[in-house]
Amino acid sequence: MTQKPFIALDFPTWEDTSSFLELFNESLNVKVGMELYLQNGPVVIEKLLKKNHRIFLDLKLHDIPNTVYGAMKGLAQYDLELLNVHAAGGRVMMEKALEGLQAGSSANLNRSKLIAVTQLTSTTEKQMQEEQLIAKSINDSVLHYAKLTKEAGLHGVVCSPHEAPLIRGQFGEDFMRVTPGIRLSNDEKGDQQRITTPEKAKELGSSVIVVGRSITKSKDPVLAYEQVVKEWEGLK
Ligand SMILES: O=C(O)c1cc(=O)[nH]c(=O)n1[C@@H]1O[C@H](COP(=O)(O)O)[C@@H](O)[C@H]1O
Repeated sequence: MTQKPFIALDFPTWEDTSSFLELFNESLNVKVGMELYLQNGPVVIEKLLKKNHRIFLDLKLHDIPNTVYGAMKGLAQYDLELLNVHAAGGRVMMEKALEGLQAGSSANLNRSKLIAVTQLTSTTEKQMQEEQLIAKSINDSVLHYAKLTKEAGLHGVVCSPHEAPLIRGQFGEDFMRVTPGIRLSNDEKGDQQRITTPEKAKELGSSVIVVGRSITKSKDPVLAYEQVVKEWEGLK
């Protein structure tokens, strides 16, 4: 079954988050990132779980292996769908992240999937080459990080939909391609660089899409969400 899109809850407070969620009469797939989590703490996770929302906790951990191990072990207490780290932290860091997640999960609560960010969807090839000194194409860099991630035993990567066909071709259907950088046609791209519509993301082989501002900043968020779902599920 196709996973429903994850809505990025990039809000500063619980009040903003909760008034947004009240517009919907259903439990949703939601993404909690650093804006909401760092200002409000783990209590937001507990509140969202209480309301039966399914959570992608996007903290993009990137530190020495021992520190990431400890952080993941602590986060493993929550019933989360997805968590992430930066693949640039390296293979050992990713292995330790997974070990931490497993060490902290009770037997019936270890279904959380761990994925790694390859190249952020806000990064262009030119920026990557000039600022990170990677003398490769963005596709090569994303594929390289995907290979490291796969070797470390994680469940998939975060990339843009444009790289999804390459990754699926190389690592198979089960290795997740979680793709932000989604815009409804005519929406502002803002700081995102490697973007597509939900319909195109589906065509390119994303496993899951993450959508923020196209829904949260829309005049009618429920209608925008329905449009995203329609395109994503191929009903448009
Ligand atoms: O890991 C992520 O979720 C992520 C990775 C990435 O490469 N690009 C990216 O945009 N994201 C997140 O996905 C969301 C996209 O939001 P919008 O650009 O508003 O749709 C934000 O919360 C980002 O933090």
